[in-house]
Amino acid sequence: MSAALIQAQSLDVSHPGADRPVLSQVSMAIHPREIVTVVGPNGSGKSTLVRALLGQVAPSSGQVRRAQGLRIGYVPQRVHIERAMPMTVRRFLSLPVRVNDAQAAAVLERTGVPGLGQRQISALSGGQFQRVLLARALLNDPQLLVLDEPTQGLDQPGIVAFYRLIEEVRAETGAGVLMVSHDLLVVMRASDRVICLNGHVCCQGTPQVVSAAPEYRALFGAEAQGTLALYRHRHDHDHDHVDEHVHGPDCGHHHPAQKA
Ligand SMILES: Nc1ncnc2c1ncn2[C@@H]1O[C@H](COP(=O)(O)OP(=O)(O)OP(=O)(O)O)[C@@H](O)[C@H]1O
Repeated sequence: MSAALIQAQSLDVSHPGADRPVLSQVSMAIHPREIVTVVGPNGSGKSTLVRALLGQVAPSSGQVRRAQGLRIGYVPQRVHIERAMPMTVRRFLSLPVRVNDAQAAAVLERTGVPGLGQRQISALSGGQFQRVLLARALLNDPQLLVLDEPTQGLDQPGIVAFYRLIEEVRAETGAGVLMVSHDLLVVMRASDRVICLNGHVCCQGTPQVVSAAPEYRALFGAEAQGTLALYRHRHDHDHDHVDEHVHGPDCGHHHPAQKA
């Protein structure tokens, strides 16, 4: 595998006044073209990990290593952004770095919201604003995209469409992607690797491995059963009996008789 874009090594982070660390001995890495998603309960340190990777929070021990000159596109949590101010989408895209009209139009087209430039950001739907935030993050041609709960508040089709867009961006640009998400089912379908966090890394690996891990199932309970079911079908039938099994849309395997 190619060298990591960014990696955390044995990271400990404590917030001032807290009696115990928010993150303990967290190690993880993101490589080019990888979609890595961090899942974990509320307060498990997901945003803190993102902020430590971005250099906004200093670890008390351990370190963050970035590839030299790494360009990061950051999509903050939508709920933390003041949208009431009068400001057009076009102007928002030029903050903090000015872009020309052609660049602004192209990036809005790319993220599926063409022609919104003159719209007030306060007048956008949640899904449109999310795409505008992504557009702004793409303007500096990032090698690493970091998105903190990008699908929060979107409906299920909106969540699926947003993940599809992220996959397209990854395919076109080769960027690595780090996301924080609560949408377990979509995460398991759309991520290359999942990191299950609860102050420390409970487990990490492919969605298939994580969804079967006891640590993950202990943290997410009944919801975890649903994601495990995504993978169970691989084991509950005999591949020699082709006639007894019909491929579902998500089947990732071939029967011997069906191989070209
Ligand atoms: N600046 C801060 N100062 C003090 N404590 C903080 C600060 N930021 C976060 N915390 C605490 O650290 C813990 C982890 O917070 P963090 O926001 O990283 O969790 P999270 O997993 O992203 O949560 P959520 O799913 O609710 O967004 C929480 O207990 C939170 O109250």
